[in-house]
Amino acid sequence: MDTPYSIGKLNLVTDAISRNKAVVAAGQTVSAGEVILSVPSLVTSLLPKWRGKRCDLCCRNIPTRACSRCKEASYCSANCQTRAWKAHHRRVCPLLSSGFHLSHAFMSQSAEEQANADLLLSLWGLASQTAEDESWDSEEPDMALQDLASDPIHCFKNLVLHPHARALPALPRSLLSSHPKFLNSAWSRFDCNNFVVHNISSLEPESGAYALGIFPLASRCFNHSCSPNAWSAFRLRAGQVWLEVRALENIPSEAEVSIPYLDPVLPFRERHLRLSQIYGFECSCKRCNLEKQLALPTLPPEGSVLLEAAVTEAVFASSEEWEMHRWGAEVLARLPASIRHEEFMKILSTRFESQVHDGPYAEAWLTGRALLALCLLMYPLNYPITGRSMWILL
Ligand SMILES: C[S@@+](CC[C@H](N)C(=O)[O-])C[C@H]1O[C@@H](n2cnc3c(N)ncnc32)[C@H](O)[C@@H]1O
Repeated sequence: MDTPYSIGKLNLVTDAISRNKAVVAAGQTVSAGEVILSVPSLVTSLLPKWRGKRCDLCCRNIPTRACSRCKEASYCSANCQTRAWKAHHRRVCPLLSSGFHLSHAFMSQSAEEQANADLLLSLWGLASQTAEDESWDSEEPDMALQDLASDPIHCFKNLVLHPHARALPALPRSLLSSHPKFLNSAWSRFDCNNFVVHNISSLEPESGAYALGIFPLASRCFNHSCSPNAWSAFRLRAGQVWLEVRALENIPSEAEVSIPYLDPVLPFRERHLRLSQIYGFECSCKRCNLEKQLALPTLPPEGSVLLEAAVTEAVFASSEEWEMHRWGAEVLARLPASIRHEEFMKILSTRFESQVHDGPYAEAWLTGRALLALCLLMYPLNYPITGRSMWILL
């Protein structure tokens, strides 16, 4: 195998289907729980509902003060404000001061597009020395992993482009006319490469989301799998958002390290649709190949007690077998298709939360066991969300 470049235990190797993939270096192994890569964000942008509630630079959820000029960005400390000013805000502040956030074009966008527009603005602020550079016109030639790691802007330029051009989000007019090359070039990498920054205190990752972030090296390295052997988490430390990729299981030498780009509990067809629309590829992981042979999941019926019993029985009564084949036709095919419907986990977790707080407590135990069984069945081994439901149950 061609393994020319490495960072720690990671190598980037050429792949015919996905351009490059991260693999564990030859002769090395990664242990379950080990941090494989830890990188600070190049830039982040708070989701609109968090503006003014978290610091615009370090993203901590503590009291903030608004920038006295634009009154839009807000920071938890003079230190964060100064760092943000030097990094990008001094260029973005005049655009925000002229009322961009109050413009009809901005206000009429979805919350996600607003966050994308803010992220693109900050990236422009950060990269503006090179924003006019003709090099934003074309892709960077492939670079060594060490060079990608030491130069995040070049690493960003080296990311894969979205297969279908999408209209830019609303941006200040003066910027659209002065830096069209930069904006179009940067935007074409957004969907395939940006991360939703969230915490895992919620069973549903989306509801713990508070920002969007660009972590070019992590984007450049990790491919998707619906049965991944690693996952990404976000830490707020040293005044920055960090992305950590951790091993979910022991990963042998030369094996590919993959992360899930979306919630692994989504049904097969939903995953395929999103992966092809957002990232432009067909997933051919082991789990997809098995699940595409199964019947379409139907909406769980009211009550769903029989489904709960079936999933609990399948997971806890045959522990050795399901561990080996949990995504195999052997286990999934003999369970009702509704357990693979994304509503089923939502129904169970809502009911569990309510029973844990208000009773009946004996039923909370049964619902909790079914929820844990479903998490064990549908999520990758050691996935943190499974740990959370186990923790509540114990
Ligand atoms: C965040 S990048 C991953 C790094 C990418 N392989 C590279 O060389 O830059 C996401 C893109 O990688 C490719 N990709 C990621 N996972 C894949 C997979 N399981 N199968 C095929 N292509 C994949 C797709 O083109 C996707 O839009």
